[in-house]
Amino acid sequence: MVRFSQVGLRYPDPTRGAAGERDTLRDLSFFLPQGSFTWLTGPSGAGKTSLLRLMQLALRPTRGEVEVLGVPLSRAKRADLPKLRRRIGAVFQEFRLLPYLTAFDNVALPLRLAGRAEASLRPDVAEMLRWVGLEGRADALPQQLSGGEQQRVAIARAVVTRPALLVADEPTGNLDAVQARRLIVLLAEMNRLGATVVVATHSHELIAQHPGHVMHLEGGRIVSLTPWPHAPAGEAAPESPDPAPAETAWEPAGAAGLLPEGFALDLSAPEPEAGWVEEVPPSEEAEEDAASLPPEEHHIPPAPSRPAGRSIWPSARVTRPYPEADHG
Ligand SMILES: Nc1ncnc2c1ncn2[C@@H]1O[C@H](COP(=O)(O)OP(=O)(O)OP(=O)(O)O)[C@@H](O)[C@H]1O
Repeated sequence: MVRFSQVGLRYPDPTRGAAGERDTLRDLSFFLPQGSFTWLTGPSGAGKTSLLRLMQLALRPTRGEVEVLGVPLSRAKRADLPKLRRRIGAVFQEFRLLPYLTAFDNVALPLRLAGRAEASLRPDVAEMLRWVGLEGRADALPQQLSGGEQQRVAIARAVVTRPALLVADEPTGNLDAVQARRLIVLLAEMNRLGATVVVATHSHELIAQHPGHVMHLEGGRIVSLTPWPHAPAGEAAPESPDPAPAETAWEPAGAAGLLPEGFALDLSAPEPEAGWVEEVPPSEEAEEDAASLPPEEHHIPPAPSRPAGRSIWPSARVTRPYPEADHG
């Protein structure tokens, strides 16, 4: 789960000093239960990436408390952060692939850093590459891949660790409609089996493909956190969206379309270390903000219960991927 309590973020301004600094995020208070799916929307510069970086523990808040996967950041020892970060998968707009490693090795990296045996990680990595449609490009270096292909490698790398929390910043930005659809199915499957998923997007089309909650940011503040689809007060939410159109419906490659048995989310186990996490800068002094509004607590209901320990991949053609989604 993720809990923010009166969180503010102010980036230092090395060119103008304290006088030039301003709050990027203000008074964010919300709670996302484990297993929830949240879309993060808002105009450019609203603070979506900054919010995701706080959730990823790549930044510390200037004020307030960030609690991720049950750990309040203010009380976590610096030495404990890498372990916590291992349970968080992140896909950012810049892919951060290592240029001298092949697609396969980039995806395998977090598993190798965690000490996974080569024989056990290879099937998982190969299957992830197959899932994102890159089974034939395993030996390619990032520079030999298109932007969309690099993005898919980054997605595979974020997901192969089976994170309990997955944050993605415009993850479909370089993907065509079919690949975008496959990614949403992937995120939905991870979410269905227990991962908390938060995805920043400008695409209403994408949001329409998978129900969740929509957190809308403007000017660094939460303007709304609402169930999707939106329903006027007092009216029932409309039915879930129709299945994907035929041309974008996902069908797993290969006979069964399954990842290896055992490739299931284990939300309690320590996860492999992600090798691309950033340093967390030292916390800055909290400052009083006289202009700030009273904090508003945003809360979304828990996700529906789900079976534990099953393979994360659907065993058959997905014609109606989100049958048990809760629109309430
Ligand atoms: N490292 C940084 N140092 C200083 N200011 C920053 C830094 N990163 C972001 N900002 C500022 O914080 C504000 C919010 O940026 P952020 O990238 O979080 O917005 P966003 O909603 O993700 O935008 P977009 O949709 O364009 O990606 C912007 O005004 C940006 O200039």
